Amino acid sequence: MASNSVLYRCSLLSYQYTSAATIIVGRRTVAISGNGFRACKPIRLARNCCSYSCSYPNPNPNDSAFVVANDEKYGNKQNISLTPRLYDYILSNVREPEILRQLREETASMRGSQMQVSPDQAQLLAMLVQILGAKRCIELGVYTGYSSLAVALVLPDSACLVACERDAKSLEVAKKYYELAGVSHKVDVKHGMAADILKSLILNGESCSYDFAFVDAEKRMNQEYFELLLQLVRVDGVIVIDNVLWHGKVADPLVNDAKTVSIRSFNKNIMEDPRVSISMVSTYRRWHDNLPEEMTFSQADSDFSKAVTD
Ligand SMILES: C[S@@+](CC[C@H](N)C(=O)[O-])C[C@H]1O[C@@H](n2cnc3c(N)ncnc32)[C@H](O)[C@@H]1O
Repeated sequence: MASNSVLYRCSLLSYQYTSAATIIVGRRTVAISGNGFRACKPIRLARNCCSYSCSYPNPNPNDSAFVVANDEKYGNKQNISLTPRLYDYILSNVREPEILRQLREETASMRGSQMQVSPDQAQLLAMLVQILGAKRCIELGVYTGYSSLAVALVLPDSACLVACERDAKSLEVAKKYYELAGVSHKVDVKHGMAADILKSLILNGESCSYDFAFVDAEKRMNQEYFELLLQLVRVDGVIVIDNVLWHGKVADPLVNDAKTVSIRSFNKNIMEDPRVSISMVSTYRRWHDNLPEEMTFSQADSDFSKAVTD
């Protein structure tokens, strides 16, 4: 929505607590999303030697949602965890187009498949694009094309999505699915480094001409992507940034690796940035069926973070 999101990866409705994305609105509208706190976070954190845990450990992480916050600090609202069963329920309420299902299944056997946004996240991205009436969109970090195809499918025929990806091999899969879905004419595939492509769009006189952007590439470049996108996206447009919670690490003061520090710093900058309105939204990325049995929800997510450390 990762990660990480208008409310892009969100079922704002169903997940309000569980994962995170931020929507920023102001002169421009920017949405930041990301993967958030997971149902089994205590297990992952234990394995990763992190410091915090939920206040109400779940006796059966696979089945029962548990209360993670329920006091005055949270307005006496009862926030519950997301469990695999609950997440399956959410997924069973996603209208995933058949072509996206096929792409998801083909990608599942590929290296890095866990990087793909989940069906509910893609549905949210598509809905944001529709609400916005977007005609010109940008995606940074295409991989095999799941999120970009979800967006392209809802764009009108005259619209355009600039899809930026540095990895030629995964782009081949994306292009194949744009063809199969009959949306190739709407997707302008750019093979290269995302920041360079954005700079070339600006030099090409395309400032303020985009309605929507989804950022899902190199996390440490988010600040630079954001500044470039502020030039390219029109006032009242939307920018969605994935993985702003970085699998919960941003909230842990004991986690200070370069990527976490960078994302934490970016989130702080956005929070203080008067140019935009914001909303951070929690979402979840699906684990993969081929993970070892002992791996949990959040361990799968932890692996995702490694996979995108590129
Ligand atoms: C998280 S994946 C994108 C997933 C995709 N949005 C989807 O839903 O399937 C991140 C992608 O960004 C690409 N990437 C990373 N750094 C990049 C850069 N500097 N420029 C362009 N692409 C980059 C990676 O090759 C990878 O395919």
